[in-house]
Amino acid sequence: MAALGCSRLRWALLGQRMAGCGLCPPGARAKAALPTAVPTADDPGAGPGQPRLQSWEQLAGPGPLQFFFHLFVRGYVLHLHKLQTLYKAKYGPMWISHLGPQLHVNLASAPLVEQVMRQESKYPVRNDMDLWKAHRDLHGLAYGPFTINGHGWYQLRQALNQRILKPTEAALYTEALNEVIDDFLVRLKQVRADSASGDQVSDVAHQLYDFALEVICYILFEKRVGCLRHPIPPDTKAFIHSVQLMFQNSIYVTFLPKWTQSLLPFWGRYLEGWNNIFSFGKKLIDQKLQEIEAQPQTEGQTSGYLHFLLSNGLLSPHEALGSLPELLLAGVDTTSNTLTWALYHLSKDQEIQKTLHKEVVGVVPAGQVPRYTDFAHMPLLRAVIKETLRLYPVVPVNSRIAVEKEVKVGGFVFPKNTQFVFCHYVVSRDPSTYPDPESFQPQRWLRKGQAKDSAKTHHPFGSVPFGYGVRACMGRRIAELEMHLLLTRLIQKYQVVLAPETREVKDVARIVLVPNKKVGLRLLQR
Ligand code: HEM
Repeated sequence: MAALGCSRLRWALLGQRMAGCGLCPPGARAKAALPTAVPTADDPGAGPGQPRLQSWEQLAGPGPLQFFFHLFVRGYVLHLHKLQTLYKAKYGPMWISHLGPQLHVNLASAPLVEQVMRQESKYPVRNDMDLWKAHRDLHGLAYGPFTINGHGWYQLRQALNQRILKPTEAALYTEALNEVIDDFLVRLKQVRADSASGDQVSDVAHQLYDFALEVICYILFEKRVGCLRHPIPPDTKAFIHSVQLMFQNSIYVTFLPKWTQSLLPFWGRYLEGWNNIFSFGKKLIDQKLQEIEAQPQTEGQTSGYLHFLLSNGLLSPHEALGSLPELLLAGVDTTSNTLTWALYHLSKDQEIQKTLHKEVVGVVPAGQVPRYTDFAHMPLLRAVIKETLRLYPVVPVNSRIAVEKEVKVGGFVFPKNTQFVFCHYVVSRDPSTYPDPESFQPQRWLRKGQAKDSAKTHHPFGSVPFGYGVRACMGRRIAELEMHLLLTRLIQKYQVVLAPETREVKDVARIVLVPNKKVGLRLLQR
């Protein structure tokens, strides 16, 4: 299980991303350094009295061999976010790369990201997700929210958005979340008791992974799958293994040519991983259908997410099977890693932790369970999560393909089908938006009067960890609630101290930013 924390979603997405960042078609190599080409980063260009829009061909960028050298010889393959910092220093906030006919425009400043996001079409396209689609096509499965595009995506989101998108809808799951948190606290107590010092958790990310998986299964399927039990039930263990299998093999199937699929074991393992993930989902969906048949929902009764979608005819079982596994995958690494980073920083800054503890117990005294409405009175707690996501945007690199029309950005014009790559990690550590950007300062998110050094207003696109617009994260409100509820309970109960052997932890970009080693914490009972 511990090793699981280092694979999953990020590998597949890494594959998708890297597939688009390499080879340049002949004659389309970068030509000029950006500083002379872009009038100003904030300037969309070509307005009245402004300089004429320039062609993207004027933009600079790394050549294919150089990119390959950086990734595989210099070892940036797990540090793509750092490579982008390097490229920004060299080429400025906008540079290009290519794969065959696909033009990639990398954007590394908040105003440039804003310009593209604000020109988004009705049906935004993130990327093509070919590898994921290949599995669905092979088995006649429906596409889910990550894999589907166009009008079909829009219709699917119309259905899936219900009962999850709004904060008040997410709040309906508070009781379920608190139930899992109760069990998680029992598990932590046991883990601490089993440690040599009697208070240590040696791999926090691993514990939080189990917690997040239990949470998301309970919310989606109203089913406890036993991630926090000992031993974990075989079905759930097999599911966890399958996620690992699928993601680990994604990296190989992305880079190896198609003709190797029948010769080498990776493609078969990749498909096997997906098949088991879908079998797990199918079993839960079938159980839910039987429950609905046996006991239809009565009026006024609050049901779980899947129950609601199926019993209201918003999704057919076939559509549910296409979507739910994708939601499951999206809901685990994201929250578990964010919580890990938040606890790591709180353990390193005891002053902030002390202030946070004061805020938390002032609203929810020790022994009491927080409710959704409590967080309106906990600005520092919310700021801790915001600051964590600024430093470690779970998706450090995201993208949009302009499928409908040409797009004007930073004084340049880009043809239809250009892929824009948002370098969120670089953007959210930009010193011009966030002074002293490498340091953990939740206070920078507090409004005037809430902190001594009141922060100036940040650029609205400086940190957008949940994305933007109609294609933004569906699970944002659930994720925030889950993280707020758990952090409150932990801070109420424990003083969090870094385990001596952990020392400095660095981030590794396996698409999701994960710690480069186990994060050990001592949880001292208050
Ligand atoms: C800390 C927690 C999380 C973060 C930071 C996060 C971040 C993101 C980001 C950046 C995107 C891409 C948005 C875009 O392209 O504009 C996304 C998409 C998505 N997220 Fe999350 N996410 C989190 C938790 C969750 C959870 C708990 C769920 C499930 C309930 C979830 C479900 C999804 C889905 C289904 C999409 C695809 C939406 C679409 O393409 O229409 N996420 N998330």
